[in-house]
Amino acid sequence: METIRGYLPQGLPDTTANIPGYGLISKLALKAFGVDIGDIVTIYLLLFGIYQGARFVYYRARIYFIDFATSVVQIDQDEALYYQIIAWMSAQRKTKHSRDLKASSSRPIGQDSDDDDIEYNETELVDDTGLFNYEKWAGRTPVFYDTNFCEVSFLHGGNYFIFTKEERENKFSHVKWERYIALRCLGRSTQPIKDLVKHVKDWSSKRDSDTTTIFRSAVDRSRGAEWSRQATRPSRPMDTVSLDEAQKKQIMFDINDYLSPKTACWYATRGIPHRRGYLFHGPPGTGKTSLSFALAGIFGLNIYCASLSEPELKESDLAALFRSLPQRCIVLLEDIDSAGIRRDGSSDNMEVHRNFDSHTDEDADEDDGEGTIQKKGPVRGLWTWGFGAQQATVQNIEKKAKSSSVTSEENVGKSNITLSGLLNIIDGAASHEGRVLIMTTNYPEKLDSALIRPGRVDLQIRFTLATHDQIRAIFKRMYSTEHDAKRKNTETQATNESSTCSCNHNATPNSSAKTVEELSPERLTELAEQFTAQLPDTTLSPAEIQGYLLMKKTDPIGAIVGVKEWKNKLLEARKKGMKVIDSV
Ligand SMILES: Nc1ncnc2c1ncn2[C@@H]1O[C@H](COP(=O)(O)OP(=O)(O)OP(=O)(O)O)[C@@H](O)[C@H]1O
Repeated sequence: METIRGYLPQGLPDTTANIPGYGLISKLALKAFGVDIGDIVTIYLLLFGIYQGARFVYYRARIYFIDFATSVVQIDQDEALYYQIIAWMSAQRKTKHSRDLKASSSRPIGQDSDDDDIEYNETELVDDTGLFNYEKWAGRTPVFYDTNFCEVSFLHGGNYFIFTKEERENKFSHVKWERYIALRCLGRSTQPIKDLVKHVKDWSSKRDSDTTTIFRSAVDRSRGAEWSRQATRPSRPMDTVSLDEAQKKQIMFDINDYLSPKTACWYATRGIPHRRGYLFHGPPGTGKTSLSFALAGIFGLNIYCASLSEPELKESDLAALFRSLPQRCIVLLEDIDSAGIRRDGSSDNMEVHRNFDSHTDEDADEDDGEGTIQKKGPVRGLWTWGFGAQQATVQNIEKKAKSSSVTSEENVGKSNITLSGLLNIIDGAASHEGRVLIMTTNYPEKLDSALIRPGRVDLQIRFTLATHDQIRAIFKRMYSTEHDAKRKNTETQATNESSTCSCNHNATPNSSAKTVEELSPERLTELAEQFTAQLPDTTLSPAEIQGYLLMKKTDPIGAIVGVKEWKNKLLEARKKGMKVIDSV
């Protein structure tokens, strides 16, 4: 031992002697066991020193190794790729079997979004009175586990990669801390990382082909404005949006043509900015948002939603949001009438409200001849669909833009966005080419003509209150069991294939959730006819009709019996300017 002590720094072996009580314990241990504690402490100190030294050398060596022997690609959080890579990482076997997990009650990014994997038997979810009990249901909802990875190394395609989630300070932006992913590989070429990124992109596009990811603008004063990922949902099928078929086809062909890579070239060679804007206008609850989501699904685009009536959203935020859009996407700007933008000489809000709210049977009759689409004729070679007198001539538009922007800026009330600011954002340098811009409004009369001039809005779609065709379609969709049957088949297949259980369809007669009796297509058409015949054309919104049918969702006959009374109550309430009606 003397020799070991001889190697230690001078005085170190003696430091223990200064610990109070050490001498006594040392003597007792020597007497009882014949062991000198001083020797044990000396060995421990020696090993500790070696361990600390090795750790220091390892970390230093690792830093040098990462700096000089690896290549890196960084991906910022505002990139769609960021989430794709995290989703891919979460799906890998290595991370799935991690011993370091994070538990949460909501589904983490990357795990398949399907609410059906909650195992339950409906009888277990009802209380003694047969009513659904949330506590019982909540007790059966799964806990989701995600890998708690900040740094993971893995082999892929014969290459060694290191994945890290990191954060860095941005001194030049009001967004102080930026998150990013760093993907590293061995060697001085980034090619293996590029190949991996391509692999992840292919994997994501296969996986997400029938889903739509929804992003919403989020303003955080410390982080600034960013697109926050809201959800990834199965795409909304186009046939669930009841709309004039010609209108649907027109917009689908238009977007299809616009998104074609050839069209981008065509625009470029003619020096025309490759942008296309759409205005969806009409009363609330007529399907503007629904159509936007269905279009996103059809074209496999993600949808980025921002509401200009959000009090937090400032012009600089909106500009930053537009700058961070991906190349191809749908941008849904809701409530553009609230952007402090007023159409020149437009009547006040009350007038506009009156137009929608007092839409009675008589009004509806007048509307009948109008049709849902009005072709306005070619404007600068583009066909636009518009709303009669609201479409100003091209020559007047630019002139009005200047004067009206002053008026608009004076009228800022509901929103922090001015007309001139919005116009700059839509077609200024911040705006990516290739994106599809859909603007929605309930009050097109309030819009400034500069905002809807061709180039900013190339196609206008007018949404009307429900026509008889739409009412029929909504009724059929509500009581058709076709979708349920399809879903049941898919689930049976999934159960057979992977034994992942879903909801139990063999509900007992005691079940709280009744199901609609299966109707033959002929019977369904007959009932839809009876229902439609009792409602006036273009008087009620599709959302109102859907809301009524939802109250009778398992009782189509009851819906037909009660519809007249419900309609009368609704129209009566409207006449009196009441916003609520007694339930039926
Ligand atoms: N044309 C339609 N076809 C099918 N469903 C519709 C239609 N219009 C409205 N709905 C239903 O009504 C609800 C509201 O529709 P949506 O949000 O698309 O209306 P909106 O016109 O965007 O309303 P708002 O102007 O208030 O934002 C949704 O549940 C949707 O399914």
